[in-house]
Amino acid sequence: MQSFLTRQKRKSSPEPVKNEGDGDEPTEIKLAILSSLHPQLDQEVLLDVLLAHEGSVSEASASLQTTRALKKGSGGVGYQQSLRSFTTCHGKSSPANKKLKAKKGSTLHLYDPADVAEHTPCTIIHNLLPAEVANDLLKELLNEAESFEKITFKLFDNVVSSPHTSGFFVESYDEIQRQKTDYHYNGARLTDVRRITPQLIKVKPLVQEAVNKEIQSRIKTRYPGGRKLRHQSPHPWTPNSAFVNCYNGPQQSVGWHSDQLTYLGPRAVIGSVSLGVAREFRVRRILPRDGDDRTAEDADAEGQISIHLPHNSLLVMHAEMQEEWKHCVTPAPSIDPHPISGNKRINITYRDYRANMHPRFTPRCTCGVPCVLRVVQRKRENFGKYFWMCHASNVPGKEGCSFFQWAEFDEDGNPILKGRPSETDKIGV
Ligand SMILES: O=C(O)CCC(=O)C(=O)O
Ligand SMILES: [Fe+2]
Repeated sequence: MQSFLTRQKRKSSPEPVKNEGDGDEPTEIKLAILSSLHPQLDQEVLLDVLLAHEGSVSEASASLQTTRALKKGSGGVGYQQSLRSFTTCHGKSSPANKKLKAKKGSTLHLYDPADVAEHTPCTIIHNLLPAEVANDLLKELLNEAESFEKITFKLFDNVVSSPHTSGFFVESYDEIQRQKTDYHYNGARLTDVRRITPQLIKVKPLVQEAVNKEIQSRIKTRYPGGRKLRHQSPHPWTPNSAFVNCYNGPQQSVGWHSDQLTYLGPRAVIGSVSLGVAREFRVRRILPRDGDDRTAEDADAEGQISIHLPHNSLLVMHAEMQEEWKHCVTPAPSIDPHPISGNKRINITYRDYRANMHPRFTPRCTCGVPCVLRVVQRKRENFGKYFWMCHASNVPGKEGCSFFQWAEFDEDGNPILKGRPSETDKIGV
């Protein structure tokens, strides 16, 4: 593949080639042809355009000639025009556009908010805050991050630590105490819980307003019948806590995961603000398997989608995200340093901890620890069903128990809690 993609220097006055490469050739060959016609363009841009034109090299080439081409910058996170500008020949929201998606083993890079909304369970707002406000928030959190630590947890009998540092912020001293005594994360209590900072307080209503607007517009334009999803809260999203992550340099990252729903409830919405160095946020849809089928390589079966998160952007992870998709921040080959933060990226995820998901109401396992809420993602038979289970075994040196109980929620996501069951029925997870 690489040999096809290594570009020779050619004349940069591409001629449209009718029908060449429009047949069943592999994508690499089509890309190589397109690349030879448009040597000034990046492979990823060419792939986007090719996919947008359903693999037709001639159509892709013709559209590129009428579109201003953008060169890749310094090797950091790049900037690209909207995919919409490459698909104008199909009309507005054409069926062809719907087919545009990442292929197995490949990554579709999205920069334009309309593309992100169309192809992922997220929406993005660029330039969220007045520039000064964003810079002040960044400076304040860089200062906090000086004392952030990596989180350590147990993974398959190994103790590992997160490849970035983080801190957790709540709204009052009482809440700090409650977090330290009542709440559990990976089976253990948090030790570093902090009082929300002045700049985090200042920004919160702006994030809240923007997220609620995005939720309403998502429901109206994307959900069946223009109605909220089953188990999604009908109430306005009201953030009352914030996890802050610091990625110091291109190698710091966070692996593939879905966010924990234990205290947020089902169909949670999360508002994620990015500051400093721009990094790639990747998402992929979870493909459940049948029964015991272990052959399917589901991890990358639909390919990955990369959403580029510049300084001062808000990514809204909508209600369909945590149950059906996974996300990560990949290590970057290189980054563009930010004038204030240098190599660092700060990320804030504002979260709405729900009163009725407080650990005093939710099931405890036999170890006596409030359970973690999880959702079936791997097996098709119970896909999307919620369950409570013990997570004490995530703590280094602890064993945990086999507690398991299906979780029930009403239409609006309120937990329907029956007493504690005495036996486990661990099936179909
Ligand atoms: O840094 C980010 O953009 C995402 C962080 C994240 O996924 C998390 O904190 O759960
Ligand atoms: Fe996350």
